[in-house]
Amino acid sequence: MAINETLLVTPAAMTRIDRAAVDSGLDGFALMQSAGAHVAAVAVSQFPEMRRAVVMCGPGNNGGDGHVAARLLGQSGVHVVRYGRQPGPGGDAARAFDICPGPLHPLADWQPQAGDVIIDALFGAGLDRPVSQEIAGVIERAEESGTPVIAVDLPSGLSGRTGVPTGACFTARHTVTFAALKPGHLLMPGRALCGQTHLCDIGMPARLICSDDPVWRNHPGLYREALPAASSAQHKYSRGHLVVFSGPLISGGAARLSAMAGLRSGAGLVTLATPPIAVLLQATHLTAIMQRAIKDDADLTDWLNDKRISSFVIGPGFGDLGKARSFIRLLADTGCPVVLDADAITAFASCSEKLSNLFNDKLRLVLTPHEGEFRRLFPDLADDETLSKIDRARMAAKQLNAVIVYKGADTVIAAPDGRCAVNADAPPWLATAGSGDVLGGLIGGLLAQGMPPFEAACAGVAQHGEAGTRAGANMTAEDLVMEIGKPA
Ligand SMILES: NC(=O)C1=CN([C@@H]2O[C@H](COP(=O)(O)OP(=O)(O)OC[C@H]3O[C@@H](n4cnc5c(N)ncnc54)[C@H](O)[C@@H]3O)[C@@H](O)[C@H]2O)[C@@H](O)CC1
Ligand SMILES: Nc1ncnc2c1ncn2[C@@H]1O[C@H](COP(=O)(O)OP(=O)(O)O)[C@@H](O)[C@H]1O
Ligand SMILES: [K+]
Repeated sequence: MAINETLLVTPAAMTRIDRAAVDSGLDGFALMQSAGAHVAAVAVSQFPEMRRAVVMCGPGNNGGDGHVAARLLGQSGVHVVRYGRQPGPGGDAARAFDICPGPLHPLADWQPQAGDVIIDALFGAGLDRPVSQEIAGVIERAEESGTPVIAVDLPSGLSGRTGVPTGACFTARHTVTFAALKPGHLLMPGRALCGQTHLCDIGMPARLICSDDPVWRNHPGLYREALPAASSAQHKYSRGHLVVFSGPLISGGAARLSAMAGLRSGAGLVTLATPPIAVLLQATHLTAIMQRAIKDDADLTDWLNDKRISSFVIGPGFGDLGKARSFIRLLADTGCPVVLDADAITAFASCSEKLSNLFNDKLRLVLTPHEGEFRRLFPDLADDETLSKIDRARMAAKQLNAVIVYKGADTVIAAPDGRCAVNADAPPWLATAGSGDVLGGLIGGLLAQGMPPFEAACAGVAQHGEAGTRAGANMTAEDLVMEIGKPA
């Protein structure tokens, strides 16, 4: 018996898991009993002031969970009213319906009353189309009346695969789900629509909670073994040398943030490659970070003969898109890992194929686009509404032979071989100017220390979020960078 806290299971895979459980001799009805009991427990513990449990039941097993919860709440003295549709004969849901006393009213009859708490057991993993007008009307009434909603498995109307509603959708205060989270519990806006998600053990055996195409919640197990280890035999060059490219006079701050993040991530040395006109200005701001004046391709080519350089970050505040493209071509020839952020991503807007030709050897390219930058590079993927953010990141990763860090409140990290993680633990105040520059430098610093790209990206995104949590609300990117590398 178990839950899997790190695996994300699509609704289709969860249906297969449910079937495998029953095929292997488990009692599906017992699982449903346990699911319904968890829902009832959340209802009484979270809403002790509840006057009426309004249990809305759909025609499938999600509705079955609702009938179980209704029966148990009734037994514990809660006033229960049930609405919805009777399940078809024969299955577990029909059995749950049969043993639940009391009438089942048509859904449209519900009129909100003070003290109502809705238990939304209309659709869960089985949702495959927009909800009906009748249900949309009930959702609207719930919203207008401010009636709190506890969703069973998923708020009805939300796709568990994409995290995007298929039409009208409940906004839940709590969501009670079973065995493993679905992508829709973490991807936006799904995560917000779920409210607080409770992952409950209903007795599904651990061996069955698996997937042949796994997507993970970002967690240390994905990168812990690849983290750089401190050793007394090290010298600064063996800890890695990160190079960050600075923009012109007016926009040098972004590169400084990246450089500082790289240094604080543990890289032995960080050099800012600066246009000659900006060297003096940068020098007034830098102490531990070194500088090298780089005017053009010739300067860069000459410097790249230094084999002690380990990784590059280019893009934050870089400005000149043409120059970015020609520098990136030169960086590609070094065989070193490269992080492209901001202007270096925009430089390949609608010509991403030029990028894929440059880095088609081993995996050593990391891109860190936010929503807008992703769209600039991959307009077709961004516009395809059948795809989830996970699908988009994975397809982009394959196209470019790169690790894609598709940023946001639900950052998705994808590798070309299909490895994929969703980071949902970063605080919202990371949405501040310069925070992305810090992330780029942090990943670049981990790459300089020899971490493989997917692991470096997962670790960088996690450490970025942890640093943000330590820095606290209203932090600036300067505060954020100073939290990197501190103990958790
Ligand atoms: N089978 C099991 O072992 C367990 C299943 N559980 C519950 O079972 C749920 C999945 O059950 P089901 O596969 O029966 O699926 P649902 O109960 O989510 O949906 C039932 C059916 O509704 C129809 N439908 C989908 N979208 C619709 C729409 N917009 N309008 C009208 N009809 C629509 C579909 O044909 C679908 O098969 C989970 O979400 C979970 O709550 C839990 O009881 C735990 C154990
Ligand atoms: N609501 C949010 N919750 C958590 N993290 C967020 C949220 N919004 C943005 N972020 C994170 O903040 C960073 C912002 O990066 P970016 O958009 O490139 O900003 P900038 O260019 O100003 O540095 C990214 O790491 C992103 O994942
Ligand atoms: K539901």
